[in-house]
Amino acid sequence: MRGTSAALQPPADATAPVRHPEAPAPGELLGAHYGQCFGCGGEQPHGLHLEARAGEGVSLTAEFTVKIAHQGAPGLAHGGILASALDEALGSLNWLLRTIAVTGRLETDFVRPVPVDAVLHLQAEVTAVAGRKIYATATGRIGGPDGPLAVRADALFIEVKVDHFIDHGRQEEIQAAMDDPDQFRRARAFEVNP
Ligand SMILES: CCCCCCCCCC(=O)SCCNC(=O)CCNC(=O)[C@H](O)C(C)(C)COP(=O)(O)OP(=O)(O)OC[C@H]1O[C@@H](n2cnc3c(N)ncnc32)[C@H](O)[C@@H]1OP(=O)(O)O
Repeated sequence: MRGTSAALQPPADATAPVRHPEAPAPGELLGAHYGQCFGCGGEQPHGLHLEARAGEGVSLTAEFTVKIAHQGAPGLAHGGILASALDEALGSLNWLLRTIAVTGRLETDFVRPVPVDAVLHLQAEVTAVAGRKIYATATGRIGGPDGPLAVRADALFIEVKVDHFIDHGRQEEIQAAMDDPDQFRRARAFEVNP
């Protein structure tokens, strides 16, 4: 069974997404956008350490290995963790558009249980853009990139200004990210054009 609410259907005047001319080339690793990100950061011991690679157009592939810390039922990945992996893969697409956006809605189908030690092979793409709204879809397969479908999601991202983070984030982390002497890392923490 698959359920997608009306809010995730692009309107009739939606347009095809446009890959930014400076987006990483197909096959290139995107790298972590922020070291402390639960989804992709290298500084989170129990994070997902998701590694995403640019694909063609506005698409990407990513892998996430389910660790002991990611369990729900014994030996199986927690559903919220799988949703996080989908959210991270979908959110990373915005780097290919060079648009700052946050998840407004995420609808997930859990199709098959995912055991500890399994590699979740994710594929995500932006399907349409309408004003501030970015529509995207993702799948997660186990046993290989063409293996059985385990999870899938449809999402709506909403474009925001960098002020979204500055106004709402805890001051300590915002300041530390803004004080980073590495200009590229500073820009990527907020997904701003470096
Ligand atoms: C640094 C970047 C990170 C990149 C990688 C990270 C990957 C992970 C991504 C995430 O997890 S982001 C974190 C989770 N998301 C959030 O914390 C967002 C929290 N929500 C908000 O801040 C606001 O609700 C939001 C910015 C999404 C929208 O508020 P706004 O005041 O800017 O927009 P507004 O409410 O005016 O809505 C604009 C349009 O979007 C629609 N919309 C907003 N939220 C929606 C929603 N939840 N479902 C459906 N439609 C929604 C809304 O109906 C409207 O449609 P119309 O223009 O047609 O009237």
